[in-house]
Amino acid sequence: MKVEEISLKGCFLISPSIFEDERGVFFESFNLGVFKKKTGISKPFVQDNISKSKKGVLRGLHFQKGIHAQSKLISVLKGSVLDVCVDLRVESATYGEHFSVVLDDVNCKQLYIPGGFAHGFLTLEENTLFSYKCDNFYNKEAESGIIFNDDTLNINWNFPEENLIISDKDRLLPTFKH
Ligand SMILES: Cc1cn([C@H]2C[C@H](O)[C@@H](COP(=O)(O)OP(=O)(O)O[C@H]3O[C@H](C)C(=O)[C@H](O)[C@H]3O)O2)c(=O)[nH]c1=O
Repeated sequence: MKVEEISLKGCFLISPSIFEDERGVFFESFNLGVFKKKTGISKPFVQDNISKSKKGVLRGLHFQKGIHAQSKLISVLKGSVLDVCVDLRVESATYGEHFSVVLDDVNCKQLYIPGGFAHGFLTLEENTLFSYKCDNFYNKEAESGIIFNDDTLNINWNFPEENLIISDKDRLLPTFKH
């Protein structure tokens, strides 16, 4: 397993060791000992989420506020997504900056995002199965977000906006406030 910290401090791109043979592939999708050793993160995950989406679905940008902030370990079980995280840690040197990466069921890469980030993804294939571990429980009252096409964040989703499938809730998310 290769673990590399990306430009946004505290975020890690994880490339599992994939074992391929005539039957298909095998890889360890999570190993607490390796994860702790390679990231230095020891806070346990407490909730697993799965969403299944059509192609062109954009979920996000979401985050939970304050003590309910969630760190997430993100995987794509089937299909492909453009995954995006935005640094909202006001003390961070990369405050307001974002990172995007394609995660899919071929590269099997995973993205770890610490609390203090907004997160969203765009599905690039039909019936994409998205799975992520969270280190804090869902708290509806603490939910917040930023509109996906915020001018300041200037995220290139590289997908025709008119073809996006977005929830009414996400279409009403506020802009990024410095
Ligand atoms: C997130 C969540 C949602 N729900 C319920 C609330 C709604 O009735 C329903 C759908 O929720 P929502 O539309 O917020 O689902 P997503 O748009 O996939 O939200 C997620 O997608 C972005 C990309 C994320 O990173 C967040 O973890 C999360 O906000 O599931 C729960 O019961 N538990 C949960 O943990």
